[in-house]
Amino acid sequence: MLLEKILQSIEKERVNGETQIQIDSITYDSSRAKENSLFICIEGFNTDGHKYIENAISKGAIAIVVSKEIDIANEKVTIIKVKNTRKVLAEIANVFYDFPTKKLDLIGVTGTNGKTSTTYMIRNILLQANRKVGLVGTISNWIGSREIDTTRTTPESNDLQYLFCEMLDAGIDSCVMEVSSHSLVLHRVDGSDFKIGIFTNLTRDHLDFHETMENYFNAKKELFYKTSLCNIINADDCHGQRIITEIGELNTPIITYGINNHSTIKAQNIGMTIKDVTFDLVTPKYTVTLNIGTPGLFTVYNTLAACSAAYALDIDKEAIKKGLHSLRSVPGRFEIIKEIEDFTVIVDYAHTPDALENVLNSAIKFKENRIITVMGCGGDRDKTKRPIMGEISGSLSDLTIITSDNPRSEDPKVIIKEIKEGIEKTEGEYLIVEDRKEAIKAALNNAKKRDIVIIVGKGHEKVQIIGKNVYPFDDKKVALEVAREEGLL
Ligand SMILES: CC(=O)N[C@H]1[C@@H](OP(=O)(O)OP(=O)(O)OC[C@H]2O[C@@H](n3ccc(=O)[nH]c3=O)[C@H](O)[C@@H]2O)O[C@H](CO)[C@@H](O)[C@@H]1O[C@H](C)C(=O)N[C@@H](C)C(=O)N[C@H](CCC(=O)O)C(=O)O
Ligand SMILES: Nc1ncnc2c1ncn2[C@@H]1O[C@H](COP(=O)(O)OP(=O)(O)OP(=O)(O)O)[C@@H](O)[C@H]1O
Ligand SMILES: N[C@H](CCC[C@H](N)C(=O)O)C(=O)O
Ligand SMILES: [Mg+2]
Repeated sequence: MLLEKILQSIEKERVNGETQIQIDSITYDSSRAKENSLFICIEGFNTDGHKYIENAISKGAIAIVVSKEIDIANEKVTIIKVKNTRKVLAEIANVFYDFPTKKLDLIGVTGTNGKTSTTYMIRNILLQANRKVGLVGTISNWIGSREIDTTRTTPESNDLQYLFCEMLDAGIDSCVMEVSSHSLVLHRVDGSDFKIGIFTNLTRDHLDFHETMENYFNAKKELFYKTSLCNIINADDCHGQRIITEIGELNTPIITYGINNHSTIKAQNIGMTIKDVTFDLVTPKYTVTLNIGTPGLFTVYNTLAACSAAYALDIDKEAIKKGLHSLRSVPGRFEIIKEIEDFTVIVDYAHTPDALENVLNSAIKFKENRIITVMGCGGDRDKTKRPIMGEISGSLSDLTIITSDNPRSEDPKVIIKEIKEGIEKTEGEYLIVEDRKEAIKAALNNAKKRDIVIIVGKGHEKVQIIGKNVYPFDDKKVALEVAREEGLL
């Protein structure tokens, strides 16, 4: 594409150099620059993209987008100065990939907990309705049945628009994606044309990044200004109620869902076992009985969110029923390790206070003996949640084994100490076993018949990040390995 064409659609302060040049690729990472690339410099949290201009040029970049005054001797390179390079990256990506989301039914899901679970449900329902479906989220990205590894929940804007483009090439017509609060603040989804926006809930998380709950709330709210068909909001969540009021002035219709408060889509006659939930989905047009293979009241909410999207898209109720029934579980979300039979072992991704409370309360409903929880908290992430999660585990478990999650650059002992401060406010028994495999071993060795062991925090994750090292680690595999070593299988 001609640089001139790209520049027509962005807000710029100054352009120095030739604009009638052909751009073959765009990148924000100098190491990915190629012949005829456009390199966009981002001032990051760790380093500054402006430092890597020479590196990008040496790899073939012929145009650079900057937000700072820079001195480049190379006259063959065009310099474009803008105010906000992250914003401009998204604008350029949309133009370069020809606005792919205009050709997709795009559904965005935001909220602290339940995004991944809800997107998996929506994908299964859409597949039953014979749609060709893409998915973008925490576990991986999917183009139909092709799985693509990912490192973050919501990709950077140009990676995202490229992914949408690949989806269109593969014949995808509908895409469901998780929209993280980071992505909304950092302009990763700017220009994406959402048909539907979904709000699950808002509780404490990511205060390292947003600093206040008010900022976190406002970040999430942004999604609902980017939608065209409707916004779907949890009416039982107090922040959901606030969104309903604050986006009331928009022309986009609002569909609400809930169990307690008045809402468009409701759940009635809820029944639960440790393996599943069953309830009547009541909509203005039909009522249908659903069964979902993940327990807990939180699953009812995620299902209501998913069904509200299906309702808005006029999907047949039989497809809804079959789609949900065929999704037996989402990897690492209240996933029972069936091979271990002496007691129940569950792997779950609860890494926020609210998620932990929900998951432990769901387990307590089916408690016949003790609940043993293996938990830690991630390093270089919100520190304020650590004592709170400790207190929740101490109050709701009979035994907590405090261990490491992904300590990243932090000292695992310090993170554990912060969790311990919370647990010590309760009567809950606890052990400290820093090594996660040893902690899982301690839990399984402690467990007796009819106990429930819950290993939380890492869910589907396949690695553990300690310092700068990334080690293979999968809670489910490790639990099975330990069970084998300890003669439990
Ligand atoms: C806080 C945050 O979101 N940071 C993201 C941000 O990093 P950054 O701006 O600090 O980048 P940086 O490392 O300082 O580098 C600045 C620029 O220099 C460039 N660079 C750097 C080195 C080099 O040799 N050449 C070069 O060009 C980088 O490509 C970058 O453009 O932009 C980077 C490029 O897109 C992201 O990789 C990075 O995500 C980091 C890894 C991260 O951990 N993010 C997490 C917190 C995150 O985004 N989480 C959310 C929420 C999860 C959820 O709740 O589900 C998510 O959506 O995943
Ligand atoms: N609606 C919900 N309300 C509260 N907790 C939930 C809900 N749904 C799931 N959970 C809990 O939160 C954990 C994470 O769920 P899920 O992965 O669906 O959320 P997410 O919003 O995608 O999280 P992330 O921000 O890490 O991407 C689950 O393992 C479960 O413990
Ligand atoms: N999406 C979440 C994942 C946290 C998972 C937990 N295992 C951790 O490493 O803190 C985040 O980036 O905060
Ligand atoms: Mg997720």
